[in-house]
Amino acid sequence: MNTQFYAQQQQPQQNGWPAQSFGQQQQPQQQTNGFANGGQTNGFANGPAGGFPPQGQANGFGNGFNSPPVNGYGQFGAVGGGFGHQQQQQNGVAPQNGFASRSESDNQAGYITKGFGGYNPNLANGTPINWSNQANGSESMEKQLFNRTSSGINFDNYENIPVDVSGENPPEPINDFAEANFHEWIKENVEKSGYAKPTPVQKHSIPTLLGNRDLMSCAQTGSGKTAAFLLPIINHILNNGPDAVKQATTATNGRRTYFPSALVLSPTRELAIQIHKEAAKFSYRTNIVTAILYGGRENYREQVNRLRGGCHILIATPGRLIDIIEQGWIGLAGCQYLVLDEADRMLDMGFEPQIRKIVNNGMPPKTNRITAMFSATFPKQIQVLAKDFLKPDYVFLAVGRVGSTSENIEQHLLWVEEIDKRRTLMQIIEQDDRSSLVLIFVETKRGANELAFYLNRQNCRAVSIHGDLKQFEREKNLELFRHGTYPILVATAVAARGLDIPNVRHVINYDLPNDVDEYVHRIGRTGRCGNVGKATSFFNDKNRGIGRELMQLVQESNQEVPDFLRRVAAEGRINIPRQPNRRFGGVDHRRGVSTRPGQFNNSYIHGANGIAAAQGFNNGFSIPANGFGMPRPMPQNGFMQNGMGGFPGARGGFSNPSMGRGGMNGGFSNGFSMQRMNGFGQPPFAGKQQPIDHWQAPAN
Ligand SMILES: Nc1ncnc2c1ncn2[C@@H]1O[C@H](COP(=O)(O)OP(=O)(O)OP(=O)(O)O)[C@@H](O)[C@H]1O
Repeated sequence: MNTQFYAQQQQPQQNGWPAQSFGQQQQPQQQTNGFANGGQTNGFANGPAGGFPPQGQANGFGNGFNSPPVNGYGQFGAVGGGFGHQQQQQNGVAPQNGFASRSESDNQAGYITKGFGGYNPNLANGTPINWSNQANGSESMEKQLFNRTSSGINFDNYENIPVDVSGENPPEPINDFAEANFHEWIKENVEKSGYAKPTPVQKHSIPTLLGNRDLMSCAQTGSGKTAAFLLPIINHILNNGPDAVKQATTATNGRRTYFPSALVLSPTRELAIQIHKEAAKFSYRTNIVTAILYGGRENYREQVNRLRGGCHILIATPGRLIDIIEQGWIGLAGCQYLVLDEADRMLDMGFEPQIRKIVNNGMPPKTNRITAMFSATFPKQIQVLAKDFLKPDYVFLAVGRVGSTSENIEQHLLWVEEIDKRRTLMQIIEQDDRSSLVLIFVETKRGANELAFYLNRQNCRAVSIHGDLKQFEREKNLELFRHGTYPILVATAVAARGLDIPNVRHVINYDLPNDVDEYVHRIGRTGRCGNVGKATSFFNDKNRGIGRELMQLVQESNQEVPDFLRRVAAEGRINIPRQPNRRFGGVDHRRGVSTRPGQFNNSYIHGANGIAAAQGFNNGFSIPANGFGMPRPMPQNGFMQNGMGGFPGARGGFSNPSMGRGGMNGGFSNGFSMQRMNGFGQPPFAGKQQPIDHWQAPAN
């Protein structure tokens, strides 16, 4: 699919980026999405890019591409044109399957909910379903669902990744999918997905969950964790047949409450959408019904309506789920499987109260359900918290070094002063391979808009994604990026976790995050499933706090460490005892060993000076997402008494958990500036303008 698209992109080029023609672009979008979408079209067609009057959809698109958007949203005019055009083309998917999109919310999440053999409006009424008959499928649906992404040349290297399993009697790993003894229909779907053999996390997680054990599973980004939890759940539900789902009930006000059998929680909306699609893929032509609930004002009613068909597997973001539970549409009394994807994020302070609320809202106790947690990073404090949700004999699985990056990702760190960032970015983009996608992370929503605007002015087609956009804008921009229509996505942390976008070959940290776990997730958007990728990060004085951990990480991933980073890391080593270099940094906390060197030993924190406060942020709290400012009670942690500089910022940062890490970053920055005032206010490199040779360490 992408090959075709990029071949088309090799049109006469304008200003360095392939010139676009909408006629050429529509085809791949139509093939890959396939969803007709009516509701959005008008809105977008009437709101052309950069305020240019619409001259028919194709013209609208053209304007969007070639004209700098006035407000950073100008690209949406183009989007509307595209989708509207798609509708006119009538690709035939909607009529066949009965799920023509009717509103904005139907686009990404909705198009897979119905019509995949699983939808049965009588399910919740207890009308018997014949679970022994495979449901019908269709070629067009298969095309939508099984748009295979091939595993990369380094896929076989996964075999050599060390795996650490602990817990009582962990089950033997499977060596191939046949050993899993999946239901025949699942086998078909695995095959259709092009999965020839399981990845290491799948080899261990699948038998664990099939064996009804709880699981905490840590594996590198892009290593197949989604299938590792979805396949066993789908298998359980299929084998349980009609008993898999608890009957719906009717309240006195006539409202019916539906009881999903499995609940998968995701920290971001886009990740929920992606997991939902994967769930539909693996349950294709089964009687299993999947549903999704995620935030965004415009899609509320549509999502609720979809629930009326009942649902076996519900994928949700916490806030929207709580809302729907409180409205009485969903009950969790039948929930036999609970998965927290990106579990460390789900249990950090932004989300933890919501997760507790969900779990304590009539869900069977942990002894009566199977609970699984997955992430690429799993700080010890989060592991400790996670115990509340897991049976004591849960299996702990660490594939590779937890919190580490894949060696498939080539990492570059450049010293770039703030003032030079745009210039440097343009240099990089100009040198980049034009046939692949570039994902740029910035710290703030405003920064994302501004940079996307700037790039468009430079004739580099960029869209943005962040928490200030309407949900349909977020989804559309992501799709435009995914399909290469806009090959650059400028994102805040909302895009850092879980998103699986083939052909992202370069992740650029225009602004580095404040903790290394976030860095791991961000750069993990490339180099997935054995493919190779590149990550470039701009480093300057503002990032000193992350320096030491970043150096360790880069070193451990066998990447070149620039001189400046060594120097920054050496400064940060004051008072910090060297941690043992463990091959398995991530270990079961029940063994009492740290997950990342430096994270759990707080004894070195001396908040009286700024350096120590900085280390409090970066090392004292190994829950980077929530560690700043609002630590969990850890009296031994010096930061509580000393590192108060971060407190106000952290409060600000957490004030809107739904903003995700964008908000937290803000909080962190505040704390961070305090650190600079105290400890790093006079860094040796401060104020020196460097020529744009970022590989060189700045002179002292
Ligand atoms: N056994 C397999 N064979 C081939 N491809 C696979 C296999 N398992 C998963 N994949 C593919 O690998 C890619 C990454 O998988 P997935 O998104 O589940 O990774 P992840 O570990 O959840 O990543 P992250 O930590 O970023 O959330 C997906 O495109 C998926 O389809």
